[in-house]
Amino acid sequence: MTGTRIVVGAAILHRGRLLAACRSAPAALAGGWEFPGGKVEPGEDETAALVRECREELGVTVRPVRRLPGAWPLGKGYVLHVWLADLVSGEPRPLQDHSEVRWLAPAAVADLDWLAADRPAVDLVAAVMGEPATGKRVIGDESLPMRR
Ligand SMILES: Nc1nc2c([nH]c(=O)n2[C@H]2C[C@H](O)[C@@H](COP(=O)(O)OP(=O)(O)OP(=O)(O)O)O2)c(=O)[nH]1
Repeated sequence: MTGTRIVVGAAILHRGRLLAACRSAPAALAGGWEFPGGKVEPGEDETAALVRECREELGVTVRPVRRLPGAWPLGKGYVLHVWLADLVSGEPRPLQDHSEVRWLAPAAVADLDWLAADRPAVDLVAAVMGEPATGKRVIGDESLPMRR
C-alpha cells in the first residue's frame, strides 16, 4: 500500500520505570498521555526518527532496543509503531509538544489517560515490565496459595 506513513513512539524504560509524556497539542489530543516520538520523515530509518524525536522533544539520548509487534492505525494514513528504548543520557524534560513527562512504576502504567490508539501498545509494554495493564496481577498456579 502506498501512502502509509509511520509514527514511531518510544517506550523508554529506565530503572524499571516507563516514561510517559502528556501531549499539549493539538487541542483534540491535549491532556492525553503517549509515547514520545513522531512522524518518520521520508527516507528516514525508524530508529533514527526515534532518536531524533526524543532529542527534540525531551532533550535526551535514547537507544532503540526492539520494536513491539503490532502497527496501530492513527487515521489519515498513519500507523503507530512502538519501540522499546533505553535511556542513554539526559534527564527528560517536556521541551516540545508535551506539558509534562512522568516516570511510571509498573503498577502505575494503567492509571494514566493514554491516547486511545496507544492502549494495545501500553498493554504490551506493561507485560514487558511484568505488570498486566489492568493493574491487577495475574496469579499463576505457582503463586496461588496451596489448598489443602
Ligand atoms: N508521538 C506520538 N504520537 C502519537 C501517539 N499516539 C498517537 O495517537 N499519536 C498521534 C498524535 C499525532 O496525531 C501523531 C504524531 O504526530 P506528532 O505531532 O507527534 O509528529 P511530529 O513530532 O513529527 O510533528 P510534526 O512534524 O507533524 O509537527 O500521532 C504516540 O504514542 N506518540
